[in-house]
Amino acid sequence: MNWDDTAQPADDTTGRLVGSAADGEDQAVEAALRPKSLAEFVGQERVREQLDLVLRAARQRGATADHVLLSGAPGLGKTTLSMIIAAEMEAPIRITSGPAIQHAGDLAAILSSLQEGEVLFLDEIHRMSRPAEEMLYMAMEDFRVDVIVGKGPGATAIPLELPPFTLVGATTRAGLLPPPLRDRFGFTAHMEFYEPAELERVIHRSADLLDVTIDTAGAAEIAGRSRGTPRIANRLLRRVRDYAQVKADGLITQEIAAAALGVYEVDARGLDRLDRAVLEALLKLFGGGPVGLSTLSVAVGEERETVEEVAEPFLVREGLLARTPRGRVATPAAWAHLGLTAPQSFGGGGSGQGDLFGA
Ligand SMILES: Nc1ncnc2c1ncn2[C@@H]1O[C@H](COP(=O)(O)OP(=O)(O)OP(=O)(O)O)[C@@H](O)[C@H]1O
Repeated sequence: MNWDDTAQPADDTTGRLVGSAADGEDQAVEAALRPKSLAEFVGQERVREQLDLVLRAARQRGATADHVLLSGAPGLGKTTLSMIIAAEMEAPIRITSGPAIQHAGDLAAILSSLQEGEVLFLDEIHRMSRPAEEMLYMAMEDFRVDVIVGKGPGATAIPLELPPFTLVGATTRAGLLPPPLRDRFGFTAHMEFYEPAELERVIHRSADLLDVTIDTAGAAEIAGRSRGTPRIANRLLRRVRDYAQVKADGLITQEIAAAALGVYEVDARGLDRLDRAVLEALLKLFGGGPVGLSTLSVAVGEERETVEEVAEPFLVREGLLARTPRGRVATPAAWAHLGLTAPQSFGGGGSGQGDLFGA
């Protein structure tokens, strides 16, 4: 394997225990925890089945696999799947990312050094520069690039033949990809958040690899707090392992997992201190809303962007908060989650719901 750059996290949650981007410690242990084959890859049944067909068919034909686009939130296994594609095709893999390719020349250098059949993993493909993107169109379709030599009227395009390769593009924002780029992928897989039962399997598998003893209820407790994301599940497992080692006999049970994650302020539903601060302000200071984002951010003492991009997406996904044209509104589930009773006037609990949640 060949790393071309330092992949940047797709969000700014580094440092949060429930952040979905990889931090330094994650990067160090993730290599050891990555499944090495499709059979080992937990969950994502449909994606696995479809990808299995694509790869088997290519192998039977003795051909290079079609280009693959993987879309989905950080930490769901896109890098892992790209490595699995290379392993299943018995091909080498080169790893780079959109932000690392600022000039078409950067891309030309990578493409021209690929071996036949090699997998090129391009993380955050939506962040590539426009000229590089245009070069990629031709490379994907015709296995050829035009290298421009010189400048101005004297510039000439020298065509360069490329060996057949498989591009695996990954993006957290499939909607941001220009259609001509999207159309050049033979297979597109959308990766979903994982069900708790699937995360339990991820946790048991990682516990085995890390030589940690965990029972079924302990794994279920961690899975429920992992926000549907294997990376977070693995990170929480490591923190719970520390607690079990220092405070108990090393065995992770439901009680140990709950106590450990209580210390780290990750609650039963996977909300951390910031998420709860946003919800608490919304409920206790503003009666459940609607309240504007700026006001809410001032109330929790955080930047507007932090509330909007770091806390809100998960709260919305969990059905605890709604973004409405009149401002942020708590749902009845939010009151229940914080153990509070919605005031009589709160529309979210009764027939006024249509008012608050309506477009
Ligand atoms: N289906 C899975 N089964 C087991 N482990 C998984 C699975 N998916 C992801 N993981 C684990 O989660 C961690 C993060 O996965 P990975 O780096 O592939 O995510 P990603 O989607 O590429 O994230 P990013 O968008 O931040 O690059 C890895 O350690 C990997 O072992």
